[in-house]
Amino acid sequence: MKTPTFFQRSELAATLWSFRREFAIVGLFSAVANLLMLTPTIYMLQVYDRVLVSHSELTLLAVSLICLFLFAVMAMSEWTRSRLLVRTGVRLDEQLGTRVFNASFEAYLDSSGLSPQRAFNDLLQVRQFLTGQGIFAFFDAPWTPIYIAVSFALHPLLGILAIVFAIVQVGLAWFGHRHTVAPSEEAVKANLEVNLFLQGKLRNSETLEAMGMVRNLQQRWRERHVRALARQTQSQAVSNRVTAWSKFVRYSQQSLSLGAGALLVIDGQLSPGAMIAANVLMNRALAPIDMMVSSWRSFIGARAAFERLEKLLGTFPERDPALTRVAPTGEITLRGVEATAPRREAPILKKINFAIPAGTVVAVLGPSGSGKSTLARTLVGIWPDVSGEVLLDGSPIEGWNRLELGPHLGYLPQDVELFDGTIAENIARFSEIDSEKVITAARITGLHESILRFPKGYDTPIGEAGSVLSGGQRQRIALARAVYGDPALVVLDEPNANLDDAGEAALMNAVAQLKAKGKTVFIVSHRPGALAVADWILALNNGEVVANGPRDLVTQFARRQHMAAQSDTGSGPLPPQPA
Ligand SMILES: Nc1ncnc2c1ncn2[C@@H]1O[C@H](COP(=O)(O)OP(=O)(O)OP(=O)(O)O)[C@@H](O)[C@H]1O
Repeated sequence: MKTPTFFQRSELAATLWSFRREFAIVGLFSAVANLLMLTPTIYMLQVYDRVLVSHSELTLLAVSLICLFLFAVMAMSEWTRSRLLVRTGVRLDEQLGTRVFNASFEAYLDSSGLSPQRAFNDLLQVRQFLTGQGIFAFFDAPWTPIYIAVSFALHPLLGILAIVFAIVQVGLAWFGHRHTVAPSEEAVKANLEVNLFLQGKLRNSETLEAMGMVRNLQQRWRERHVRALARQTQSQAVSNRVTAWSKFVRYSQQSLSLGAGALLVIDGQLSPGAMIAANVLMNRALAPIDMMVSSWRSFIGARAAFERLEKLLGTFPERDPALTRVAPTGEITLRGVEATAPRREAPILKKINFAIPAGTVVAVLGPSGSGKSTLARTLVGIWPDVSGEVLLDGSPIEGWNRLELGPHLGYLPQDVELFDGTIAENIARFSEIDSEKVITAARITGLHESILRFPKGYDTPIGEAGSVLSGGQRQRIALARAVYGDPALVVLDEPNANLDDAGEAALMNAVAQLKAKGKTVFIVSHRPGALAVADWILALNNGEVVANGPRDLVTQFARRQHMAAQSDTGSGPLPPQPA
């Protein structure tokens, strides 16, 4: 079967198309259920116009039994289609959940303005719509013309009346759509903004409390909250108005159709049975439209969510899982690398070139704001806007499958982030725990003994973001996580910021051990200790490389420069010295 154009437009649409069989079966059961909804009409016609006229109890019994049987089939069909849709929803979630997770994670890294928190809500909204009551309205809607045609068959006046009411209902739905779509979209956006604002601030609640900043932030929260509330109220008001009108139309239609039927009976153009049957039929004919009006909001929400998800998945396509490579050795080459950031004119890193053989320990030096952290993130391939080439063992780092590359990389960011779980889980990067590797990593970083002093040792839960640990402990666990499994390339961004002397010694020991194992280590640091273990020095200033070479050569050169400068200008601070 040829795929319709709509389903070719995106990965998400194509995934929905893959469920066509399920939806076709749902359509089939809907057809059966809808067809059988004519049962009460036909039953009434039989009772009023046949049984009551003939006074035949046997006929009554027969039609009643047939009617009951058909009702049972109808109920079964409805139940089956609901069940099928629930299962389809679960499968849809299974197919898309991981994709959405990965794409939203990449979106977050990329700071592309796509809100990753929203992605799961969007998926939920699409799933709930496709597998909930809303979708039934779409399956049942095509039956409206059939019911109207039957009304016509009973009497043209009844048919015309049904058409008039259907038009009024559709008009209401259209009005509702026109007037609710924009405010409800804005309300959702504004609500999300409030939630993000709160989440961000609650994370820093201690700072807020300590410095009495709560009241100031309260004011900002209020402004956002009031804006969100206004949008919500606006969209709710239109929606309530539409619902009220819709109710009015529905009740009017029920009574007027009976009244019109009665008029036709008085005129002798219709039997009393047909009058009652037509009334029931017309209610049935307009029910899907009624349902569409009431589920319009969720349809609009689901459609917007669908489009957002399409954009997210389109921007971050699935990476090729078949790209298996041999493990890297840790040789790093940068050619003409420039790193930029949105809303920033000058690049943060400017035309960086260097080549570091595997097994080298590189100390990255430079004043604050010179681009050291940006370089660290560029090296591990997570800086979003990079031009030029960052090559790991000669291959562009962005070409690697991240899942595959992950175990070969160790990264300790400046702001250490641990996750809710045990110490062992955090060190093992939440992969399957290899106790031996966990202990090795902990020993390298000098953590093993102190971990054993915790009541549950390696199984101690560290709390949300490592809240039960001290700053130094957090940093050392993050260091152990970075060296877990002996990765080929380890990038440590200010690893000694929170360490005492013992911690610093453990860190240098860890770097020395990695070096002994032939691993490449970049260590961004302000402290001279890093120079002691380094083979190579890379100094940055204002995003440019100002020194790049073997440690001893660079330090000698720096010392000579410093001495020359001193003889010109008097005393000044010493350059970093090897310990
Ligand atoms: N996401 C970003 N968007 C815009 N500019 C950024 C971003 N991240 C960093 N910068 C800018 O890039 C420059 C270099 O920052 P970077 O954090 O790399 O410096 P650093 O040398 O590591 O500083 P420090 O030693 O203080 O950590 C700074 O001027 C900073 O303002």
